[in-house]
Formats: sequence, structure tokens, C-alpha cells
Amino acid sequence: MSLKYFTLVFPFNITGDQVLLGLKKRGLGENLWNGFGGKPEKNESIEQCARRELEEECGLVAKEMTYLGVLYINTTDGVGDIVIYVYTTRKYMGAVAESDEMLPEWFETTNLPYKQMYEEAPLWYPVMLGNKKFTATFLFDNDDLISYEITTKDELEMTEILRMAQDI
Ligand SMILES: COc1nc(N)nc2c1ncn2[C@H]1C[C@H](O)[C@@H](COP(=O)(O)OP(=O)(O)OP(=O)(O)O)O1
Repeated sequence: MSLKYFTLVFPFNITGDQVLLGLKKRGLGENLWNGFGGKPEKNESIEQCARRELEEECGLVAKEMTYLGVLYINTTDGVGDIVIYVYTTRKYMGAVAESDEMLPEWFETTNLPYKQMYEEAPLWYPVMLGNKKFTATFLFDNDDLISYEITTKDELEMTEILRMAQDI
């Protein structure tokens, strides 16, 4: 089975103490809080996908985005392995609006609803909230997280990871 690629975008308020999350209303991750994102369409770059999904799911149009990290979600049988490219934005236009897919809500970065998020979220969100560039690898056996590794990276390394993704 081939790898699947996704994006995830996290908008922050001006002072940086709140992050906008969305409650997924259907499909993968239903009823969990997460950033905004999805799968690239044909001939769409990862960043184009991130911008489109952000606007479709919560109404915000990013004026600037930072490519911050990548999540490698691996499974022991290799079936359903996915790669998620994580962006943050602090400059955007538009008004936050509910969509068919997501119910958006601002949260204090110190008080996130981790109990209603993907299991691995509490492990890498602090790195993302700290604005550090990172890669994170998680290994699941069925639905159990059995190991993980999170590594902070510099700008150059992240550029190379994204360049490789665009070549796929
Ligand atoms: C452990 O797995 C995951 N962890 C986290 N934190 N986020 C995940 C995980 N698996 C998927 N996601 C994210 C990645 C995407 O942002 C969404 C799923 O996107 P979706 O399936 O809704 O993609 P769309 O292209 O919007 O799908 P439609 O076909 O419904 O438009 O969850």
C-alpha cells in the first residue's frame, strides 16, 4: 500500500497565546480536535493544499505560513502509514467560520483539549507551540502507540524534507 500525504495548519492569534483548532465533524478523526488540513489534490503542492484546506475548513486565508514540522505515522504492518506536513500561520485574512467538516474554536495554548485529540498529540504539540522546527515519528500497533521519536531540525533540513515531498 502506498504512503498517503496530508497537511495540518495551526493559526495563532496575534499575541501567540491562543491557537485555533477544529472539531472534526466527519470522516478520519471524527470528534477529535486537530489543526486544519487534508490530502493534496492532483498537481497541487503541499503548501497549496495546506492553504486550500485551511480556507475550506475554517474560512481563513493565510497571508504567511511557516512550514514547521512533519509527522511520520507508521504502523507495524506498514498498512496505512501516513506523512503529515505541519504549518503554522500568524498572518491571515477572513473570519473564522464553521464548515461542513470542522467546528473551529480558539484555545489557550496552555489549556488544549488533549483528552479529545489524537493519542500522539500531547507529545509533539509542545514542540509546535514552542515554534521549533521538528520531525516526529510515531509507531502504532493496531491503535496502540508503541514508540516515538521527536527531533528538532534547522531551516535547511526542513527545506530539504519539503523538497523531497514535492518530488514524489
Ligand atoms: C495518528 O494520526 C493522526 N494524527 C494527527 N495529529 N492528525 C492526523 C492523523 N491522521 C490524520 N490526521 C489529520 C491529517 C489531516 O489534516 C486530517 C484528515 O484529513 P481528511 O481525511 O479529512 O482529508 P480531506 O482531504 O479533507 O478529506 P475529504 O476527502 O473528506 O475532503 O487529519
